[in-house]
Amino acid sequence: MSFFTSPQVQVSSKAIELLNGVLGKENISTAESVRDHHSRDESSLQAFLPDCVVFPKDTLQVSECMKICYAHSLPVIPFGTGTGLEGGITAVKGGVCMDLSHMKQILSVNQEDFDCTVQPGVTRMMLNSDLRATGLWFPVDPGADASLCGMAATSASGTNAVRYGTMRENVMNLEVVLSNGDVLHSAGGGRRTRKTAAGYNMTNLFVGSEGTLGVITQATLRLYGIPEATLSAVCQFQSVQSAVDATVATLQAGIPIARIEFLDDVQMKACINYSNLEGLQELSTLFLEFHGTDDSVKAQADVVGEIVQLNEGSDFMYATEAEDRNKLWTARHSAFYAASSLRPGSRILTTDVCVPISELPEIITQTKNDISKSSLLGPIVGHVGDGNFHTLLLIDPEDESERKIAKDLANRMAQRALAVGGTCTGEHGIGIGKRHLLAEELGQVGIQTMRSIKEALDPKGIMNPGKVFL
Ligand SMILES: Cc1cc2c(cc1C)N(C[C@H](O)[C@H](O)[C@H](O)COP(=O)(O)OP(=O)(O)OC[C@H]1O[C@@H](n3cnc4c(N)ncnc43)[C@H](O)[C@@H]1O)c1[nH]c(=O)[nH]c(=O)c1N2
Ligand SMILES: CC(C)C(=O)C(=O)O
Ligand SMILES: [Mn+2]
Repeated sequence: MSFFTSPQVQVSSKAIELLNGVLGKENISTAESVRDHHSRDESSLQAFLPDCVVFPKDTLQVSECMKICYAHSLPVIPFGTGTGLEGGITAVKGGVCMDLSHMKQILSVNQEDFDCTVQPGVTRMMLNSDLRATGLWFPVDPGADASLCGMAATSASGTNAVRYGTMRENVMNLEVVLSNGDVLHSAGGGRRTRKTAAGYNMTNLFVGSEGTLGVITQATLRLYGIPEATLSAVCQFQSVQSAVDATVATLQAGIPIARIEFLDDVQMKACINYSNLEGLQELSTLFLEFHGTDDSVKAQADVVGEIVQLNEGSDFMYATEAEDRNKLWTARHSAFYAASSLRPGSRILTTDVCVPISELPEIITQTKNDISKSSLLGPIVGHVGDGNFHTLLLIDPEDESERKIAKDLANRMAQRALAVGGTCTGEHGIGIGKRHLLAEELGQVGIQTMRSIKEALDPKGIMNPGKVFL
């Protein structure tokens, strides 16, 4: 992997001195190792070094830093935990990487109202471990232990979204420091209602904004009761089509399934070896989970079991004990790393299309055929309950021809999704690699409207430049 230093902007010693004044010398770094750590996310995309990394400790410091960067026209790249998959934190124009990990307070938990407010350094696992004693949890689950504000910034979802929604449905209010240092509360200061009709939905403007409109310094989130009973199960199929047909039939039957995840035969091969899954074969597979009372989870599982039988699937293998459930879901969450282990030394180009669920069987089958005609290995894994799936295209990062084959596959997949009313990204965002697809997906008026919003909120174009827009 090659590295680039700032191609356009250099942070002057004067600006560094001013940032030092706000943060103290120990909370700003120009060290190569620190800049290197902040130059790339978990994707296979090119790394770009920021000129310096700052570690503010509160909203006031974020605001003071933004005022300096605004005055000096310096790019600012907000950084959560760096688990993104679309190059969102790479400093393509150099500038200041703002690492928010020192702001890690859970500011409030309102048990009676089922909500909480967190700072940007709080990760989803930190929150859920803190909440355990209250009987509440935050269900949005991208697998990686991402920061909750980073998850808001990318509009993340994951395995539980089919039942509990994505970040879009679960963020109630955001505190955002704008490019000029002003502090905005997207739903008004202190507001935490389940619904509002008060003007424009500014909260959802920032959900999915990928650091291009401001720095999220607080998020107020919806919480849920930990279900009384949880039942997980696995079943296997002889074809992709029958596994996905069973998924669509389950959703159409209105079962309130909590998780329904598809893994194709190639992904299963990877997971069986990587996570030691015994008793499972290299076949199209569904991992399922039901939430409710003891009786209701059994009733749901019975109905889905019948649907699976009708689609020629295997009997359910149940995971009832917490230890077995953890093993199953850890294997699912490790799918990305399991895939990579199929080809040591490879990196992954990840795709993320999402389509109306009735279109899912056709597009997954077409995609699988397309991959098998190429020279690449590309396991498929997906949140099929949302119509969302990923191909994990394994490439040699030094081989440009392989990268091109993978990009072409990804583009064809996106074109197929767009043609049937789908999107190029269900959950990972646009970052740098999908900007051309965004323009196509939204059309000219759509992209121009987005640009107008960007220009109004970030007139100097300093917020995470080079992302989202071409
Ligand atoms: C193994 C594995 C598996 C998955 C995933 C990753 C990995 C490594 N992901 C992707 C990833 O976890 C997800 O994009 C997170 O929401 C990113 O959160 P970070 O805190 O790491 O943001 P990160 O630091 O990576 O930043 C991502 C983007 O958000 C911006 N940003 C971060 N914090 C911000 C803040 N406070 N204010 C403003 N902008 C900010 C950044 O500038 C950047 O553009 C995922 N995702 C998903 O939705 N579903 C999934 O199933 C998975 N699965
Ligand atoms: C493939 C990874 C990145 C993912 O989103 C998932 O496991 O769902
Ligand atoms: Mn995913």
